Amino acid sequence: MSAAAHHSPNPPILNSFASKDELAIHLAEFVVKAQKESIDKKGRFTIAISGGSLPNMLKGLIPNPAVKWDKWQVFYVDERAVPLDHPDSNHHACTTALFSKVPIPKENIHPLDPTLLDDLEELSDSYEKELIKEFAQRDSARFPVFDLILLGMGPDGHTASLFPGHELLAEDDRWVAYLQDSPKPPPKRITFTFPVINHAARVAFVAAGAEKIDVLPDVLDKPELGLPAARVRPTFPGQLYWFVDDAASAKVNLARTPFRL
Ligand SMILES: O=C(O)[C@H](O)[C@@H](O)[C@H](O)[C@H](O)COP(=O)(O)O
Repeated sequence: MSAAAHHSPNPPILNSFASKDELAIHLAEFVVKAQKESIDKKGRFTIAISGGSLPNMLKGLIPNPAVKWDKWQVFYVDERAVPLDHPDSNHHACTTALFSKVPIPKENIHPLDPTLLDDLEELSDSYEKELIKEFAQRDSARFPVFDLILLGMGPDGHTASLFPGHELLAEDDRWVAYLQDSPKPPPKRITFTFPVINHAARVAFVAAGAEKIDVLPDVLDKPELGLPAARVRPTFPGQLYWFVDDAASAKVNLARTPFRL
């Protein structure tokens, strides 16, 4: 196998569902399968979750006897620099939508350190240290390998808190970075960088609703636009998945995108 081929990522696996409810059912099945494989192999399941509409798309995990919550280690792909009980907090959204309804040990969930909200450099450094604790020492693990990273995608093609044209798109050393000018409010956030996202074993986008109808074909079929979501290309053998609904995929040429599940 040529070197180029060796590093070429697998083609994305895309499934489009008739409704958000049907998408949520299949997404839960996918998460349960990923956690089983990870736990069977390593005795734990490392997952990173995005904010926005994603937390409510995980309702298929409530209740779900197949989920071994005590084996989960949960991080946030990005987080707003607000208190943990603030309505803008992704931790607050995930706790309300999911973690308050399932038996996951509190110590298995890794929110940002709310005592550092006034110093974004410290805040992102401290979150990176949380990752280093979970994924061995930085010198041995160049980048953490999450078992699963769940991403959303904005109508502008952003993902995590990585926005079109932003300098953070070029960050290739730090695991966690910060920004103060997020075009999507609130402005102050921390976020995983592309190396972390692209080293995951599995990355799954969840994109639903008509507001994604124009950006989805651009992200799937026009990599030359360089949209942030199109820069998510997991390093081999990582696999990229798309869970979309028919409203979002109406303009996608599904015959072109090789997909299976
Ligand atoms: O903290 C955030 O704002 C999210 O992580 C963000 O990246 C989200 O995933 C996209 O904006 C899509 O949001 P929707 O799924 O709500 O459209």
